[in-house]
Amino acid sequence: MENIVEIRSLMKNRQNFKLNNINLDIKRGFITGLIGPNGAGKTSLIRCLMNLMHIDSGEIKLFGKTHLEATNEIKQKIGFVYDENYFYEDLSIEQNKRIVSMFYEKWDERSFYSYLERFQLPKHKRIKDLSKGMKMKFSLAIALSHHPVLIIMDEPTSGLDPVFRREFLDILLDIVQDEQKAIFFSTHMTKDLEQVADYIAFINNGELVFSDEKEVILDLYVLVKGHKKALEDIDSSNIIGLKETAVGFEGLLARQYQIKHDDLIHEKPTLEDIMYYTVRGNKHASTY
Ligand SMILES: Nc1ncnc2c1ncn2[C@@H]1O[C@H](COP(=O)(O)OP(=O)(O)OP(=O)(O)O)[C@@H](O)[C@H]1O
Repeated sequence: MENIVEIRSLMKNRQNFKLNNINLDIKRGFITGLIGPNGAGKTSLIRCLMNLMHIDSGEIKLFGKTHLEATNEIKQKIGFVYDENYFYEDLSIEQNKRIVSMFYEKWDERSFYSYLERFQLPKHKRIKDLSKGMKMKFSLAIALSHHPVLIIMDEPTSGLDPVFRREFLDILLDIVQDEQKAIFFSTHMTKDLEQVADYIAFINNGELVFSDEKEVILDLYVLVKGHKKALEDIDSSNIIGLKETAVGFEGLLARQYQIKHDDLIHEKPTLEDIMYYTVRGNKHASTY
């Protein structure tokens, strides 16, 4: 399985924050989702990948090359969706397209107009007169219309209505079907990733908590529920995250520490459970 992106020992210091020793691969033919709480470093990591932010140390290789070696060649192969609008607000969709398309050698006019139609975007409307969701759709149309091999998106589904979000996920699945392309995107919509992602990278406080196949990750943990009394039988150092109520508790454990107990219910966690309890931590004494 070929890595389209390889990030090794990446360090980046910002004012009160650092990306700390990030190692991550993005594989050809698959969708990799990037999750993490607000401020975890998702946008920072994506900006490093796009060479919009310089790294302090470590190495990022895309298609086997660093930005220093071949940034133009690399960017030609990437369809990029930013988390904020980077188009000319006073110009129309059509006028913006004319400017952006000049940059791409493999720009495909037919593909662009078919996306406009599919996304119901009026080409003469100015960007500033588009809704948030329409802006995102326009970004997507641009990103997909120059035959990118790698698609990198920062929270592309924010602002999309549920109907289009589903369609968007189908588009992503279509794109990776030929096994030649890769998609990497950050999102807070963990349910979307449960539907379409093959790999999940989870970042917290600038550090990579894990990066692995989705099914492997979901199998690594178990959600345990029970009465407070049963909690005494669990070694607290094995609890990744815990929420106590007046009568009971719910907690996340590594599956290897799962114990047989008549008063405990074991469930398969969702990605959201894993993220929630990992970020929350083992606040054993608190009651909610
Ligand atoms: N321009 C900047 N200069 C310095 N620090 C910044 C800048 N932009 C963001 N940061 C800091 O970098 C850290 C990571 O922010 P980042 O935007 O990468 O997180 P994120 O995971 O994308 O968050 P969110 O889910 O809220 O979009 C935060 O502590 C933030 O305050």
